Amino acid sequence: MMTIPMLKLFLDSLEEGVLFLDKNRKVVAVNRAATQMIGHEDANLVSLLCPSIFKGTECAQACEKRGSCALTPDWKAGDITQNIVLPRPDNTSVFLRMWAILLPPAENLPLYCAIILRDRSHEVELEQEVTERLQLGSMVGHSPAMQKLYTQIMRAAPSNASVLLTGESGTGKELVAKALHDNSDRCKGPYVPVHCASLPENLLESELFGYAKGAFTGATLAKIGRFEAAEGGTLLLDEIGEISLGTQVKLLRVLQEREVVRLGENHARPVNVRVIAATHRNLTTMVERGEFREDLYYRLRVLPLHVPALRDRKEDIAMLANKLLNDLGNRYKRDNMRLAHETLLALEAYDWPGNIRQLFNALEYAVVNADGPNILLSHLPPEVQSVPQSSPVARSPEPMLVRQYYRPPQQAENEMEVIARVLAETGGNKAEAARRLGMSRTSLWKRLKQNHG
Ligand SMILES: Nc1ncnc2c1ncn2[C@@H]1O[C@H](COP(=O)(O)OP(=O)(O)OP(=O)(O)O)[C@@H](O)[C@H]1O
Repeated sequence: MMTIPMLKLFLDSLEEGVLFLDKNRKVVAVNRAATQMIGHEDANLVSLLCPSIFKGTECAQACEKRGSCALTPDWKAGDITQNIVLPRPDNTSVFLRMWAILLPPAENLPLYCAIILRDRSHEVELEQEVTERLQLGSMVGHSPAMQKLYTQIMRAAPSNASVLLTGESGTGKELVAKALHDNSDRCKGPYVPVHCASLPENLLESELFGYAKGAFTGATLAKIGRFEAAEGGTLLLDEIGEISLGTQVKLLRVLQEREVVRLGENHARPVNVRVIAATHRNLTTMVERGEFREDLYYRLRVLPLHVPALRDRKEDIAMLANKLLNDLGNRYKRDNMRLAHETLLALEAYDWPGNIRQLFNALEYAVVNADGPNILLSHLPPEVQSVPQSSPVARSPEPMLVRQYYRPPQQAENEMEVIARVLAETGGNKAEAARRLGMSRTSLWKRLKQNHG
């Protein structure tokens, strides 16, 4: 027969946390692992109500609704496990898996059930690593810089706060804006992009805010502006650095008041629009020079996002070039277009001041110049060809097959064949295989998982 101190010793030696509850869901006893996971001293946990310990989590909410422990197995439903994220008193949080065991009634003991907790933070970390993204929306890229950007986009998307997108011309700011919209609650609403640089001041204002019939010569009909057109959705103000100081004042008013006044009218209309502004210019310098209003700058850059230049993420060039080549192949009705090895080296060695737009143009130039499906070095524009081709991107023994791994689905098995061969060469050492293949361990892991279920 086990004594109480023996039992306590045993429970404290477990990796799983255990909370013993009475019928009223009050904590009667806890073990050491549970107090560590929850982040309280055990003395503070005993006699607390279980839902108050897990306050705010899905489990506590279900428990409040049901009026009894939502984890206690129901003979109809079987065992119930719940994954929760528990905020701790020290402002950290922990990922827990919880389930309960009903305890048989015991004389003189007010026990009803035991809640078991397993810390799955490490598991979640691994899951997150494995879900390294190769693309988000229409954006492709697997570099650390793009991983960081994807995370920032996914964090910023659900918010209604204004976003200021900065980055050189051609880096993909418009694609980022679209990804923000598509991953927000506003995704069913309209996405309205406005190119502020392409319109003169008065036209831009009538375009943004709309106008009443007869507001100016030629305004034969009333017209709603882009703010109103984006109601319930997202408005992208592209090239925001190009708008005049006069328009800046009007824009600031709309953002502050959340209402627009159409030109030629004097009553305001409320608007519910999320604003994303984008620019390749340095707005801080423009503010210092008095060319951009500081108040508007701060109103726009509540969530600043920087899109990295292509030369700072050269690991993405192979993947991007293959994606763009595939698009061009569709456009020009040319099948199986592929880059020769030295063509890829030249693309990776070049600095791309015009970023992805320039890469696309260079590939289009090459597609037009090439007779067959192979894009040779000589098909590239002269400025790209003339750079010495010592690519700064990690080399691999199978450069063409694996490093071109953005492939149409029907060709995907080639990649797995190469992976299998390199894995055999390394005696199954995944870290070494990933290094030789020029991909991260998580990318390799992800592919193996996808292909072997
Ligand atoms: N990560 C990416 N993956 C695939 N295509 C991309 C990516 N980034 C940009 N592109 C393509 O490159 C081109 C330029 O992108 P975009 O127009 O979004 O750049 P931008 O930063 O808004 O440029 P600008 O400041 O000149 O307006 C587009 O054709 C876009 O589809």
